[in-house]
This record gives sequence, C-alpha cells and structure tokens, in this order.
Amino acid sequence: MEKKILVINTGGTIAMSIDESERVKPLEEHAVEKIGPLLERYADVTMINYINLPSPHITPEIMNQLRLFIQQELSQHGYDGVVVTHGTDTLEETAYFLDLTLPITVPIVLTGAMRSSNELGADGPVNLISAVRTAADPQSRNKGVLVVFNDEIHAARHVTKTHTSNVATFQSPQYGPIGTIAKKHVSYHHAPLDREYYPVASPTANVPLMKAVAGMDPNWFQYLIEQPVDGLVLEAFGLGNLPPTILPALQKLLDKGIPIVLVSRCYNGQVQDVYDYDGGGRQLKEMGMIFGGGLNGQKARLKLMVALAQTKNFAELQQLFDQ
Ligand SMILES: NC(=O)C[C@H](N)C(=O)O
Repeated sequence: MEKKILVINTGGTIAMSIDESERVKPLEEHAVEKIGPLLERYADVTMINYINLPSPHITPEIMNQLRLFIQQELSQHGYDGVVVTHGTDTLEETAYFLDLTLPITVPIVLTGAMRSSNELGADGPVNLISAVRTAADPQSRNKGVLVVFNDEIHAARHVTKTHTSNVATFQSPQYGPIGTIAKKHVSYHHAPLDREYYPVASPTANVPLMKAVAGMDPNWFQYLIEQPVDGLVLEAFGLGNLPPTILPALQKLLDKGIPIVLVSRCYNGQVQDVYDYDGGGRQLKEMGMIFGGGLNGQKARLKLMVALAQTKNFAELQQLFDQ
C-alpha cells in the first residue's frame, strides 16, 4: 500500500531563487510546492508550507514548535513518515533537537538544497525525492531523525555541514553515512545507536557556545559571569584542554552552579581527561567540567539546553553526556 508522507516546508535555499545579480533570496511563494508532482510516484504526499525562513532565522523555540506540530500531525493523521525541508545552515541543529525530543518511531527526515530553485543543477528536487523515498521505506523506522542529502542518509547525531557551497556538504566525519539512496532502492549499511529522549516543555535555557583560541582573554568571560546564563559549552583544544589564563573565570561560573560542557574544536574524536598540565583535561575534570564526548559545539549546546530541563546536577549531567 502507498505510504502516507507529510512534507513540512520551513524555507532555506530549497525555497529560494537567484536573480541576475547573483542575489539568492526567499521566494514569496513556496518554491518547494513545484516539486510536489514529482513526488507522487513515490508516496501519497501531503505538503504543508509551515514557515518560509532562511535557517539562520531558526531558533530553539521554532524547533520546539515544529516538534509539537509534527507530534500533532502524526497523532491526527497517522502519517507513515515525515519530511522537513529546511535551510542547510542550521539543519543539523533542528535535526538533532528533534532527535532528542521526539519520542516516535516513524521516519523523520530532514533535507534541503545548496543551490536555489532556479540555479543550474539545483539539488532541491532530487534531495526532496530521496527524502520522501527514505521516509516511505519501512527500514527507516526506529532509526532516529535522519538527514538525507546528495544520495546519502545520515544520523542526526553525527551529521554536520562541512562545506559552504558544495552539494555534498552534509557529512558524518566520525562515522560516515548510515545508508545510501540507490536508483531503485534505499539501503542501510548500519543502524545508529539507541536514541536518547528528553521530554522538554520548552527549551528556554540560556546556553552560549564559545570556542577556545590561543591567547584567550579572560575578560571575554566577564559578560557570562555577570549575566544569568544557565550553562556554557566550550569548544576546547584537541582532546579537551584550555588556556590556563581563563580557568579563574571558568571557576567563578562553576562556583555559581553553572555547568560547563567541554567538546573539542576538532571535528573528529572525543574529549577525554588525559593531559595533566595547567589547563589540561585532568584539571578541567577535577574542576567539575562536563565532558561532552564527540558532539560538536552546536549540538552539545542543544543537548545541554534540553538536559537542563531534567537536572542541574553536574554529575547527573555528566551521565547524560556519557550516553
Ligand atoms: N543552503 C541553504 O539552505 C543555506 C541558507 N543560507 C539557509 O540555511 O537558509
């Protein structure tokens, strides 16, 4: 029987066009609708123009509204799968947020485009067809939220935008794609690990993200010490090390009960408390910092935001980041 797939359009380059002076702009009408008829071969598709935003305009609040909308649509209409079209700049963040907060088994697939609707070699139509085929495939159930782009299927937890313009921009640097879209079928090479689920009423925690750089000025943290932030994510060096000059400022945050999650500015590997020098991972662990595994900064931030709705205890947060 033909699968019922809901396509929710949220905007991004897939819904934009380019003019003679090379300016790429959102279209008044939703460009994705024009792709609709091409999808009929693959599923019984219902398309909803939910919002039309460039993805730098997407916020955790909008991600959360989208989550509630998906849940409501699924319970009212019993779709077999959902596809969300989204701008690529923050696509990995929306995908990961939905992965953490949607307690469902049907496939949820995000896709978009790197070339706007009227550009030569526009990738929107093929990406959307691939996403619908993936959402309609029974093998895609229970795999968590997926990102389909350029004939590949990626797990939301691992995928990241790696190139500013190339159509093969979405990669999972640590583990590779979990499946591929062949001409005639969708195939999986391996399954993602068990999902985490965070019931979250609304992601209101104020969690900034900062990147470690050589010669970091401790005064940069003054704002965070004076403002009511709920947590901080730091993209540390390598295995999880920081310049020693900023440790007193970080200690002040920890003393105020503000959790600090460390991830690495390397895009491969996990942070670990190995180095035993001033500012090394050993010392950071002893200070009470939470080690964020192999997540990138933007995903660790979302995870801390949803985890803070569950606990503010540093040890419990560390357990959640160990998962
Ligand atoms: N390719 C894209 O969709 C990029 C665009 N700036 C967006 O994220 O909305």
